[in-house]
This record gives sequence, C-alpha cells and structure tokens, in this order.
Amino acid sequence: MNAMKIENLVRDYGGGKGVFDVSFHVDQGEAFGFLGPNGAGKTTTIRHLMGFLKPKSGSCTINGLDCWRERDKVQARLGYIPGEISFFEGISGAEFLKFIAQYRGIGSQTRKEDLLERFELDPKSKIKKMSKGMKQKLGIVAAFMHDPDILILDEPTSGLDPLMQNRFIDLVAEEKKQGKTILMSSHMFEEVERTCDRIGIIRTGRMVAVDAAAALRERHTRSYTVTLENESAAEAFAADFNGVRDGLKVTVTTKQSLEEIFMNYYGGEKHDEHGAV
Ligand SMILES: Nc1ncnc2c1ncn2[C@@H]1O[C@H](COP(=O)(O)OP(=O)(O)OP(=O)(O)O)[C@@H](O)[C@H]1O
Repeated sequence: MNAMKIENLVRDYGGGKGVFDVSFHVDQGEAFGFLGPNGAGKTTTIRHLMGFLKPKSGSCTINGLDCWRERDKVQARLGYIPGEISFFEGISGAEFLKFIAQYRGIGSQTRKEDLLERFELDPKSKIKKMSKGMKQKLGIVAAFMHDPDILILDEPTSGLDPLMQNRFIDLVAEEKKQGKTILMSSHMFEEVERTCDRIGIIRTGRMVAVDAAAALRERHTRSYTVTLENESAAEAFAADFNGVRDGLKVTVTTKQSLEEIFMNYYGGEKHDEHGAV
C-alpha cells in the first residue's frame, strides 16, 4: 500500500523555479531517498506533504488523507525534521522537548532519554546558545520521540559530524526494521545507499529518475570488449579485471557507484535510452 503519494504536483514560483508535475510514492514500510542538487525542489515537495503549502495543482496524500485539507490529522501522526530548524530561541532544549511532548501527548520519557543519550545531547542550554549540530540533534529527538509510523526527514544529518551521522543512519535502519515508512531528502550518497530501498532524483523541479537503488545501479553498467593478442594475455586480462573470456576477446562489465550515478544526474549529462551515461 502507498503510505505517501504525490501526484502531478505543481508549484510554480516563476522564472522556472518550483516543482512541475512531480509524481512518486512511498510504500508502507519503505525508506525512500529523495535526492537532488540545491534548489531542485526537495523542500518544496516535502512542505506540500506536510500540509504547509497548498498545491497549485496535483495532490499529496498520506495514508489516504489529503495533506492540505486534512493537514491536522496528517501532521499528528508524523515525525518531521525540517530542512532548516528554527526553534523558539529563548527557551532551553529541555523546555522545547517538554512542549513537544505535551503537544504530542507523550507520557513516557524513556524514548526521549534514549535518543538524547544516543546523540549525546544535553538539552539544558538555551537553544540560541546551541551549535548548529546541537540544534539538529534536538530536531531529531523531537521528530522521533513519539515513535511515529511515518517519518519525513529533510536533510536530517546536515550539521552532524561523521560519528553522529552514523548514529543517525543506525537509528533509521532500526526504524525501517520496525516497519516505519521513511522519506528522507539528502545530499549524502552514503547515507542514502545505506538506508533507502528506492531513490527518486529531482532536478530543476522535475523528477528525472525513480527506481530501486539496486535497479539504478543495474541500469548504469558499462561493458567493454577488448581483443587481446594471444591466449595467455587474454587469460591474464580476464583474471585481472574479472572479465568473461571468449577466445581472444574479453568482456569486462563495470557498475557505477550510486555516487557516480547521482553526479551524472546532478551534472545533467545526457543519458541514452538504456540509462547508461
Ligand atoms: N517561497 C518561494 N518563493 C519563490 N521561490 C521559492 C520559494 N521557495 C523556494 N523557492 C525556489 O524554488 C526552488 C526550489 O527550492 P527548494 O527549497 O524546494 O529546493 P531544495 O531541493 O530543497 O534545495 P536545497 O538542497 O538547497 O535545500 C529554488 O529555486 C528556490 O529558490
């Protein structure tokens, strides 16, 4: 079943900016990586899913609920990390989490404590005195502490150091195992590769690829056939490059890494009909 569905979404900011006819879905229990260069339209799409923006045309639904018309119900069951975290700067992190817990109607402190420990965050200081990384951690704790079934994460690891990025990836992997549905925008190829089942790539407001991570890699393979001068050279070449030998001919197949695939999409190089670049 589709947990999230974006159909022909349009928001035109003028000057070619915005999102144009964006469609994709995220199945229940699936982790979907949403990738694209700066200004491609990731946050705009996500803000429609959160019900912060009304689609000019097209629609977004979460568990069958319209994200704009039924936004209160939609937001109540989500965990959300915004692209740019802006809190009430005058209060402490602890006060902020208490406020969120009350809003969400959370009684138990266990999960909150667990998350604070995991991300080594002391929430006592005032938010305005926190570093960017600390604020991001606070956003993560606030998004995950009510144990939501659906997580919408807009560049969740921005500002985190590599150790904390890894902890976050572990957290997402655990959530996925428990059957949570996750949409995660990111610029970090590794975190997407390690956590997501399917990947969508957006560029200048349009989806340019939506596919399973494995299928994307499969489509982006290159084969080279080389003819060697003699049998022993062919044998040695096949062994060195893991090639398939047919007499003096050796065929070597190389797969691109996800990072290479993304860079091709980001850079906008032309793709042939097989998706090879
Ligand atoms: N309220 C707005 N008015 C006009 N243009 C806007 C508005 N919000 C976003 N845009 C433009 O729409 C485009 C998409 O922005 P968006 O924030 O969705 O990109 P993004 O993919 O999240 O980028 P990033 O990776 O930099 O966060 C950008 O060109 C941006 O400048």
